[in-house]
Amino acid sequence: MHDGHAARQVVDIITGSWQSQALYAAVALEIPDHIAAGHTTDTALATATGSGPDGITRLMRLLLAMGVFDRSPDQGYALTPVSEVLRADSDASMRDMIQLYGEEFHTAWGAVVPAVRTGSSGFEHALGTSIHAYLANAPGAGAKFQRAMNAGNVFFPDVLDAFDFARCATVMDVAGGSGQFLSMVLRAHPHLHGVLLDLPHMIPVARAHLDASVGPDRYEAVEGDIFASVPEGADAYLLSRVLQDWDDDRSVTLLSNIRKALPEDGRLLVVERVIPEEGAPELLPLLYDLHLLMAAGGRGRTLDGYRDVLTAAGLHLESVHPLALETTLLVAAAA
Ligand SMILES: C[S@@+](CC[C@H](N)C(=O)[O-])C[C@H]1O[C@@H](n2cnc3c(N)ncnc32)[C@H](O)[C@@H]1O
Repeated sequence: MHDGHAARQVVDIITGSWQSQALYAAVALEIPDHIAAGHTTDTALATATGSGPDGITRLMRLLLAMGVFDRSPDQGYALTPVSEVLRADSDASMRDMIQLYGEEFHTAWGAVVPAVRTGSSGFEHALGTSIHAYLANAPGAGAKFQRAMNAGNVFFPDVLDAFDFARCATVMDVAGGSGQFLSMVLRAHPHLHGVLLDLPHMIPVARAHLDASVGPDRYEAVEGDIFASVPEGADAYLLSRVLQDWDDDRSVTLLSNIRKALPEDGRLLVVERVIPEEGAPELLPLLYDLHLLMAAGGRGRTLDGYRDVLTAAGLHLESVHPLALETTLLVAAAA
């Protein structure tokens, strides 16, 4: 009996990745969009996706059971709340995240054993290039990656409740990616001016988003290397999902550059997942910690781990605020 439970647990763990790949197939074949457009039978979906009807029937049978789609005898397939957020035209579409996780990151996880053995990036083992070089050079990869990051952004609005931007005049988003975080802060606080700093290939992506969401007068987008220097001139610096990509030495270098730019009464807002105490119920920070090893060779940190790199850069961890999706806001000031 006991062994039966253990075997069942193992099978459930093994088949978990099949569920995510089935979801990936649905997105890659644009099934949510086809259903929304009225293709609600296996035959219609097979034609719309250019697939054989047998494969579609079997895929849809699983996805129905997983709650991704619904079906009624007279209307055929319908979307559920899960597949609604997989549509290309949904405001909160998660399809880019599923594509990246089902393609490049799935391949990277294939190198989990050498990555664990060597403590270096699974992506590099599997694809023969660092994720940073890949994003800078592969056509469309940087934008695809950032759209996937945007899909996981549900915790950004919580930052507005946790930190009072009213006392700030200029906010700089360091390695700000596509500018989603910065635009959310600027929209919530019309008195603020924004600066986004990132590598050259991300600047056009950020400009397109910021021009459309807040207009060109409210921000500057600056090309730069966070390991060389960070510009002065802001009283709040944002650093979201950046330390996760770098080891302690590189993290201290970039935090020291922010410290040099930070005014004495300024604040640094770090958004990351914090690895909980052993035995805590949260699994996401632990899953993402290993995923970061697969992706960039990066890492999650415990609260002490974040405190250590901040302290080494001349910063002081002032307060800690839980956000959605087991993410945390760390507010730091000059030590
Ligand atoms: C994981 S993304 C996070 C983006 C954004 N902060 C967010 O939370 O959505 C990491 C960002 O770091 C940027 N980056 C990596 N190396 C950099 C460097 N040396 N200088 C400036 N930006 C860099 C990447 O281009 C990317 O936009």
